[in-house]
Amino acid sequence: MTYEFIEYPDREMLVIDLANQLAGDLRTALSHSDRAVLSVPGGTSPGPIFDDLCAADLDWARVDVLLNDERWVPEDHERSNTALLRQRLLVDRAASARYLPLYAPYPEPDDALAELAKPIEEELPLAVLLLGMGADRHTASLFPGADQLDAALAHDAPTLLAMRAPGAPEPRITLSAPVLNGALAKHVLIFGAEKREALESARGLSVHDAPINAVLDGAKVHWAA
Ligand SMILES: O=C(O)[C@H](O)[C@@H](O)[C@H](O)[C@H](O)COP(=O)(O)O
Repeated sequence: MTYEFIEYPDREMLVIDLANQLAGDLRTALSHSDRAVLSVPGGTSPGPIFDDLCAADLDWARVDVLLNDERWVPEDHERSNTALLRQRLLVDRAASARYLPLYAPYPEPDDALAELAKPIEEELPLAVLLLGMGADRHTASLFPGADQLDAALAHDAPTLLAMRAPGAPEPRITLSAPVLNGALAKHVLIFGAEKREALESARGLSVHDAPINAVLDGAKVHWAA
């Protein structure tokens, strides 16, 4: 497993540079095919990247945007990743992108898997993937100890899985490891000393203890303190 680790002098530099790289990757993908899929994390880290990326000069009408994972809460909930995307990525020039939802108003994510997977499967593979990582070394909703982790890591995993984990306060829905790994360009965004240490020490751990290991090969990891 090899990945490139890029260290930036500060978060602001990282944000500018990474947003540029994502826009460049999207332009490259659009020069080779009619449409390109961009998949992004929720959580607290990517907001500033979205603020820059949404203004990128590219043909957003040919871009499909989706989340790597979603917490099973309605869009008006403060923990909704969809709400974050609508507020900070699907605005400005990027407002003309097509959004592929990872939430539908069913009581449990399990009820919505087939319905939500269908339009995504029509557009795969992912062209550009941005991943986040938790200090517990989860990425997307591939959490250590999650009930469907093995199923999500399998080479023949379905596109989407429902996931419940001790480290996650609500049920989740997530893209599987093979779908994430199918991305043509893969970036990981991490901030702070704790996550850097978590990533470095993941090397000696199994994929069950460090699910991030399942998606690191060929990735560019972007880090700032
Ligand atoms: O919905 C989510 O929580 C995510 O998509 C998740 O995988 C996230 O990327 C990490 O938990 C890091 O989150 P922070 O950026 O908030 O630390």
